Amino acid sequence: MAAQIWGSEKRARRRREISAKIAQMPELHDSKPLPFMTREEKIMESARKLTILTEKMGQIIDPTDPAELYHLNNEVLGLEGNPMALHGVMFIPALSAQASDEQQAKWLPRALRREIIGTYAQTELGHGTNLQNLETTATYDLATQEFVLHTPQITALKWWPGNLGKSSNYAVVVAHMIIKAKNYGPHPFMVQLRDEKTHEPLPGITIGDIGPKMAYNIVDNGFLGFNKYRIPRTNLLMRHTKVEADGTYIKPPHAKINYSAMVHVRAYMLTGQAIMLASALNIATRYSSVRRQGQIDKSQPEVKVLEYQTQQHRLFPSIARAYAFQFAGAETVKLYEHVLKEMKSGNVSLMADLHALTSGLKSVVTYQTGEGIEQARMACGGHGYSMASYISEIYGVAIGGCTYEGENMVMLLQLARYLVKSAALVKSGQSSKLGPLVAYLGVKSEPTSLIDRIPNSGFTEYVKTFQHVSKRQTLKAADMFFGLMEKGEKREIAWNKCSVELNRASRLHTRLFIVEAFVRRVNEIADIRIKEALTDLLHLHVNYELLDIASYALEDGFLSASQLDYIRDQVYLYLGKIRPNAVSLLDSWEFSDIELRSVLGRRDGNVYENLFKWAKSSPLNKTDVLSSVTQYLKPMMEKARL
Ligand SMILES: CC/C=C\C/C=C\C/C=C\C/C=C\C/C=C\C/C=C\CC/C=C/C(=O)SCCNC(=O)CCNC(=O)[C@H](O)C(C)(C)COP(=O)(O)OP(=O)(O)OC[C@H]1O[C@@H](n2cnc3c(N)ncnc32)[C@H](O)[C@@H]1OP(=O)(O)O
Ligand SMILES: Cc1cc2nc3c(=O)[nH]c(=O)nc-3n(C[C@H](O)[C@H](O)[C@H](O)COP(=O)(O)OP(=O)(O)OC[C@H]3O[C@@H](n4cnc5c(N)ncnc54)[C@H](O)[C@@H]3O)c2cc1C
Repeated sequence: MAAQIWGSEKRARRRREISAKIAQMPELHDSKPLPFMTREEKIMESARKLTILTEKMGQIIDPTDPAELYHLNNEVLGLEGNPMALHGVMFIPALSAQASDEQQAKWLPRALRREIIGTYAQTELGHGTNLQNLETTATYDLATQEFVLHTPQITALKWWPGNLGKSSNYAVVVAHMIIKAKNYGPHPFMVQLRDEKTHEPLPGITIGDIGPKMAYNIVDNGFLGFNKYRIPRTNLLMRHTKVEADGTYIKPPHAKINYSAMVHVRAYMLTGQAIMLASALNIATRYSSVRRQGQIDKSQPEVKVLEYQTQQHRLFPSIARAYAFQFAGAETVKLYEHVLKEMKSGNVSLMADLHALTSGLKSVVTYQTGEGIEQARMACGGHGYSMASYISEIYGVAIGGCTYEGENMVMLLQLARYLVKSAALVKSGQSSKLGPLVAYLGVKSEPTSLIDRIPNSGFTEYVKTFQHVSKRQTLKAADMFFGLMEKGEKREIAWNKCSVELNRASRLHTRLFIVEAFVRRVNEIADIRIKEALTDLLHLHVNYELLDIASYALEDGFLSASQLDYIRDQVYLYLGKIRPNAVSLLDSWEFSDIELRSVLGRRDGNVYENLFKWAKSSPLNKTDVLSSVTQYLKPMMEKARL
């Protein structure tokens, strides 16, 4: 199963080898539990481990393999980030995709050797979503052949970029490029922020940390202002766009090609989310098979809480989602790598499809991951609320994904633009022009669903039902939009009035893609036992998901009330079938105790003893009487007693 999850036997084996090596290197372990550290201590601890990794990485992993890097990162540095998180996640990808060969030769080897630390500085205090209204300017000075970066007012301060505040000395900065008074829109520039020797901010730069956040507190998200700060013309990233010395602008082959670093993260973050969901579920499911509370049969001893159907219903559909996200994420990464290769050689024809797909997936996966992790926390009762479970930290980190790389509603609306264009093709009789991901929009469906009507139909009737509801909602939302425009509404006003319906269409389309990716994967599996276990999980997935969106299929009679009862029964049936495999389905992800950082989710199940040990190690327990007591509470009580 680990081979299915991680992509191959080799990958699964390598993960095990890497975890085993890390287990033997105490210098790479947390020196104490992260929840007991202050933010400064955590940052220090992370930087300490990062420098050891820089020295020893080659002994542990193949540093050119992103999956091995990611695993090493999760084990050693953990989810809460590190001082170079953005360096790998966005700075290097931005340079790789957007810098010319010459620029790459100059900067990439230095970045890869970690001679310099970089980040991606785009969002500002006043604008994150609406890139067209960013306010930082890069004005070309023809006389000196330099761009002058400037922050015209407080809302133009860069705000949020990870590791910008304290760690990075370089950044890819996105600014509006102005040449001879003409604004060419947001463009990426390579900018040195700090002196390479002293690490002091360079003159003309104001920089700092934006303060503590809901989670991710090892990352120094920062602010950045420029006061007429000059950089050479050749620091504009010029793989796709060029500016000649005389100010001539050569436009890129696609207007949004400079957005590729964002698409990179949107594509890769899906498996990251799956990992966080599976981690939280692993903790909750292991604990649920240790925790005994109450009886189902009063004549029997107390049961493991995992025996309760409500507990299974809380956890198991999310187990199915974690697998589904992992499989859909793996497909998306493959597609992204393919499109990136094509883009680099000038073929930009697949960019719109990839953008639409990653926008929808990013939104649905992060939202459902958040839901699943929060349910996992609640499933652990009181101990889930303790930082000893570590689930609240996983939640805080995962939920950030709903906002970064494009706020979820906004990204769903991006996919909706694509769906509406596709609906227009269907309506104008040009269904043959639909791309493969939306081809179903042009296919006539049966009048009613055949779920429970055709024996042994596998998952086909389920997929058809998802296709039917997605198609119907897309065409309905598009009709609403076109109808308003026909009545004379301006395009943008009509769009806003339909946006809730449009986003519903985007979610349904994305959920269909996730179901199909799960079905595709299960169909590929040769090993009978693995196929059986994943088929059970897929049964639970399709029935649970369909029940969740049933109103869309009920309202036009595509599903009947009796079919809905059948679907509900299937959910209960598969909860029971999955129960014996539940812990194994999560143990198969092979997270080590080091990586999980959870007292509740320990592999050995020795929860109570270790919770007590953990509590005793709290800094508050170093002394029996705290100074808050001697200084305030004790005098207060004494005064009251007089
Ligand atoms: C197992 C794993 C193995 C390996 C892992 C290895 C490496 C790890 C790598 C990755 C990470 C993994 C995990 C992540 C973990 C942690 C993350 C840590 C930190 C997070 C860092 C966060 C960074 C950021 O947040 S950076 C800032 C991000 N900002 C945004 O996303 C802004 C959102 N806004 C926009 O994108 C745009 O403004 C917009 C909303 C899209 C609108 O843009 P614009 O106004 O310019 O355009 P229009 O609306 O007018 O649309 C015009 C037209 O263009 C189309 N369009 C838009 N974007 C694109 C695109 N990117 N590609 C193609 N086309 C695009 C749009 O759809 C319109 O088309 P139509 O007119 O035809 O409809
Ligand atoms: C943990 C974290 C890490 C980050 N790291 C980085 C980084 O490294 N580099 C970087 O540059 N940025 C980073 N960001 C910033 C992030 O990319 C933005 O916060 C994000 O893109 C959302 O933009 P915003 O903050 O402007 O939200 P807003 O756009 O102000 O969103 C507020 C509300 O308005 C709604 N809204 C906005 N526009 C529309 C619209 N057109 N239609 C409908 N509704 C709309 C949204 O849906 C939302 O409900 C990070 C953010 C976080 C939380």
